[in-house]
Amino acid sequence: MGLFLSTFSKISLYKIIRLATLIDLIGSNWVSAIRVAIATPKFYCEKEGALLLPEVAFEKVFNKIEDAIFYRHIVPRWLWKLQKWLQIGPEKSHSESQQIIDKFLHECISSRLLDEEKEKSMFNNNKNDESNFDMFKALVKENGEMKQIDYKFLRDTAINLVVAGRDAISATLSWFFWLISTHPLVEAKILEEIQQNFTTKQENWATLGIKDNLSKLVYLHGAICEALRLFPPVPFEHKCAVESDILPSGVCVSPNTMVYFSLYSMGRMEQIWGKDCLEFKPERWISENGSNIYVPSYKFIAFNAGPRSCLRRNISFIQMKIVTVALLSKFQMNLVEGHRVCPSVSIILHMKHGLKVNVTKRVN
Ligand code: HEM
Repeated sequence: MGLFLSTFSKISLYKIIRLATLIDLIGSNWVSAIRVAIATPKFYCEKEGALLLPEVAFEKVFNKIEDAIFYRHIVPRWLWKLQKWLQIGPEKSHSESQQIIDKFLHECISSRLLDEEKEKSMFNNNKNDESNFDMFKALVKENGEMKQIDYKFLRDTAINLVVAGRDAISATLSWFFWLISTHPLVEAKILEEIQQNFTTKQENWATLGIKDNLSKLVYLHGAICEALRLFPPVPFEHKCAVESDILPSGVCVSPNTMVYFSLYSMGRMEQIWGKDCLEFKPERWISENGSNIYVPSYKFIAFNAGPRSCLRRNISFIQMKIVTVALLSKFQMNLVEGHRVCPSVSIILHMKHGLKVNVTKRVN
């Protein structure tokens, strides 16, 4: 990643982060989920450059799907259903993109099923190697015998994980880096905290006892929460009432009513966050004794709340902290003058034009 950064001095930070999180994922255990979806061996075993290929190719395909899903939120249901039936407009490109992804996943899953069969016959069904366990194997185990595996179930699980995990972290980190670049005092405090807790120059994160050290980064945690509060990557959501219900506000909701709520607005409401709700203040998340304040998910809604909340909340924080420590401790990022930063209109709160920065090596 260092090479990548120093080779280009003016690049989109979004792209660095996408690459950084991806490379990081490849090295950690929870990549098993992603392996099911995007990683035949050639993707995760080869050197960094190879990782970019499926990413770039899929960027466009996923963007089309995102556009179509957003469109479904703003037009009446009958209209997009009709367009889907006629195969016109955004629904047409949605179906085409879906087919590309299906084909790709079909190849990945088939090759994994073959590998599993080979492994099974080699080890005569007796091998119980925990170190080699991944999401695919977990699903196989859950479903019993390999032959009973439902391809559609594997495909849908894979696509669910890819879509859920693909952009949230990189979008959050883009806003985060923009916020700290425009708040130099916050950046200085984060750097100080990193320097106090990561004295080693060692670069192998796996051997650093990273989790313990990361949990000491209280101020960084607060800053990331602030970025998520002000720029939640999932900016709005909807729920549908199964039965009639009454909202806490007293509003009656009848069955099948779609209720939209804006996570973006909730993060900026004075009645929830106080008078300084529009300010970027990591201190908000730190108690008097210096630890992080617990804020209930129904208030800090970026990961949603209740039974359908994000399954990867904790690991996402770890990832975002690792990327921040890796980037900030080595590189100084200055915003490119005149570059316009604004959100895109989408189901994910991307930066419309990305975040352009000048990257220079940090002199300690
Ligand atoms: C900053 C990072 C992230 C944020 C803010 C975030 C936010 C959310 C939100 C708001 C939901 C609820 C969506 C809905 O109800 O429609 C959700 C669900 C989910 N997220 Fe995340 N997410 C993040 C990262 C990830 C990552 C890295 C993964 C891993 C692949 C992931 C996996 C999931 C899954 C599987 C669900 C569906 C849970 C369910 O429906 O029961 N998320 N996330």
